[in-house]
Amino acid sequence: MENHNDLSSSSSNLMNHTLPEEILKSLINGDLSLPHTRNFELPSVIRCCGGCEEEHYCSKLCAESDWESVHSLLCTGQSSGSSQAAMLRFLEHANGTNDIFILAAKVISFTILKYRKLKQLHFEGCKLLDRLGETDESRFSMLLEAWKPISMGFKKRWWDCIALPDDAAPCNEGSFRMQIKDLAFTSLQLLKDAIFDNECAYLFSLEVYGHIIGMFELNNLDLVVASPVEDYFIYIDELPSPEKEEAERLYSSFLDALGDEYSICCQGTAFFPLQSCMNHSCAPSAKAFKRDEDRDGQAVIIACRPISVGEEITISYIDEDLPYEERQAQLADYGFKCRCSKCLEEKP
Ligand SMILES: C[S@@+](CC[C@H](N)C(=O)[O-])C[C@H]1O[C@@H](n2cnc3c(N)ncnc32)[C@H](O)[C@@H]1O
Repeated sequence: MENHNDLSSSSSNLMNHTLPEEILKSLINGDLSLPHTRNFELPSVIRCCGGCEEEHYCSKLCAESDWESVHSLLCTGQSSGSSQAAMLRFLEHANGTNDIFILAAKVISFTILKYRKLKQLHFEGCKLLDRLGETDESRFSMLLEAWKPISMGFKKRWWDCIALPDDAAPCNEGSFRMQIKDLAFTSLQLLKDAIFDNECAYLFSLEVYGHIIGMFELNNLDLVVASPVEDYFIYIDELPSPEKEEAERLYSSFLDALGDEYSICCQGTAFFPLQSCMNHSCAPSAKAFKRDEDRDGQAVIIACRPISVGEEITISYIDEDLPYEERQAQLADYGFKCRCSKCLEEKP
């Protein structure tokens, strides 16, 4: 922590220094490297196997697994399983309005691909005659099975649960919610043009789409990954003298050019069926983490104090050390007034 503060105060005084372009080029092509960077080698970046420019992965395994489970229907590359032009129109609309639609499309794609896999497994090796046994009922039960991991998040429609913007008058709430519903309708039409599947038509109803987006509105978990650049400067700061001073001398102009940007973390949004559904408390009993060692896409819940048998496990959605009024203001964005024990105690 101390290292972090040292670095941020030194850099903030030296903002807006720029590096000559030829130095930047030398850094990118490897002709020039900063001291000790051999300890911070970046993993190679794997590109989407469908040929699109949007998705990049840390390993071939991740790329293949995403392709099989989600991306093959949403890819805009040559090997895509959808109409490329229609998918581009969907993405353009989502990027211009709300990228939560892209998450919803991933959920739908995941469910369709899972359904197709279940169906294939079910009928694998069957003779043509046996396939006549494929009924609407059996197809529906396979669709339900494919939908299972998401069903946990099926709670409220997006336009019913989204918080009213600060600058909106309460008397305009009805028209605000109607606008949000119309936006979701437009997005759904564009998605249907790109990946509609008649056997999975249920997934393309506005009711289901609204609930999927509502799930991300209510149950999303922010993921924050510390800046690897910051790690590098912290590493240098902890070197013994005179190595530290020598490295600092060599990198000082680079740090000045980066300014405060050296510590910008990587942020994302995720839905974990268990962690995302936990209630909030300003005196939480646990914290949700995505640790370096959790490489399998999982997040963990770690107790931050002893928890009694039968006691609810809670996490904090905000900085729980803020004063009461500020906590309430931040939680209003989540659409609720906190009723945790700490808030009930501190309520004026
Ligand atoms: C992420 S959900 C968690 C709730 C539920 N367990 C679930 O699975 O969806 C967040 C919603 O739970 C309710 N909630 C969570 N913590 C709360 C608290 N401390 N006080 C009041 N409502 C709370 C609010 O309605 C909030 O919009």
